[in-house]
Amino acid sequence: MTDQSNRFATDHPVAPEMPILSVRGLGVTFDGERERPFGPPKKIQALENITFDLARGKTLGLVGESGSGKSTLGRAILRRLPISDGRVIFDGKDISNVKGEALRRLTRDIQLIFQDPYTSLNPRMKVLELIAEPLLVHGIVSSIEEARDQVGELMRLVNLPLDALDRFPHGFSGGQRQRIGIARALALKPRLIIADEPVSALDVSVRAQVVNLMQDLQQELGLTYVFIAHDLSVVRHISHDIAILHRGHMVEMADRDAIYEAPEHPYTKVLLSAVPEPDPALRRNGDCAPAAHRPPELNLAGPGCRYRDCCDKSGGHCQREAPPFARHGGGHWAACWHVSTD
Ligand SMILES: Nc1ncnc2c1ncn2[C@@H]1O[C@H](COP(=O)(O)OP(=O)(O)OP(=O)(O)O)[C@@H](O)[C@H]1O
Repeated sequence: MTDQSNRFATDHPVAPEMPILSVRGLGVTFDGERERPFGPPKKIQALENITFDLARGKTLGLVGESGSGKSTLGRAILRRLPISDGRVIFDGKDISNVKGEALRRLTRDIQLIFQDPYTSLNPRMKVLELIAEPLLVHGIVSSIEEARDQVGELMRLVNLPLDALDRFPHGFSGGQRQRIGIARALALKPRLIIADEPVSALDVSVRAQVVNLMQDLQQELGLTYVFIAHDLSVVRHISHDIAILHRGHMVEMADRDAIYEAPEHPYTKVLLSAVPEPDPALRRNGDCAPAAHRPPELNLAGPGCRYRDCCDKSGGHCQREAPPFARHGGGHWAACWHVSTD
């Protein structure tokens, strides 16, 4: 249960049934390299037609291989990069084009936990300064010393000793540094936290501690997370829902158990089985191939679904080109023509 007596608890239970985050038809395009001098830059479609809802107090796990668009989606929600198509609705407000004061306010409500606790903390700042900085920047305190009590409370929340406040980050282990990063992210009482691979730079032995801490904080403060990860076991542990990204497309989204126990999309099945095929003759050659084995251009012959190479639903012969992201039942969504829709 959310402890509303805690002063870092989320204090906006406006309409609990309304998703805190709704993303509709989101697209993000980057300018790539120019094909010829002075020519127009090549367009990189990093995300296309991403749609989902995230309920308050829940965790959405975002999974996908390298380059699938996970961080881009996180940054688009944080409004740190321009959106090419679609909308992002946070707490009922369309934030797709926010600027100025509204954007500044948004940076309080949505915070980021970084992947690498070694590079994300300024080595010249003491822990007190690191955690108090956002409070100072947003005018919540007028000096670092004024923030000492609040920062002390944050240290308690992340299970770090108070005497850590006057030390520099290099004196801490990776797990402790990530706790400092989490305390800094909590300082402004955010309602949504984007955690971009928050444990992948840590020793396997401390990953579970940090993930468990994040779960405890979710309970205590009523936080909502978007949790980005490669590691499928970590995502399974922390997420309520899981979305699978592949080459900028969301191919499947469902609650955790449905994704792991009854995946629908061919690519999700490949990702979950993830057993490398040593024999090149037997390797899949299209979009189902793991990134390391995939040729730069797809070499599936003829028109048809780009996942047909690993699909058992149509005997591998689906001729329809663009599979829709459609509801299949019980909140299970999949980008495939052959899942049954309701
Ligand atoms: N600033 C940028 N300019 C141009 N292309 C970019 C930019 N940022 C990301 N991309 C491209 O967008 C695609 C998605 O990248 P993104 O970093 O979101 O993937 P990811 O799933 O987070 O990968 P990883 O797991 O390796 O972090 C990639 O093709 C990447 O090269």
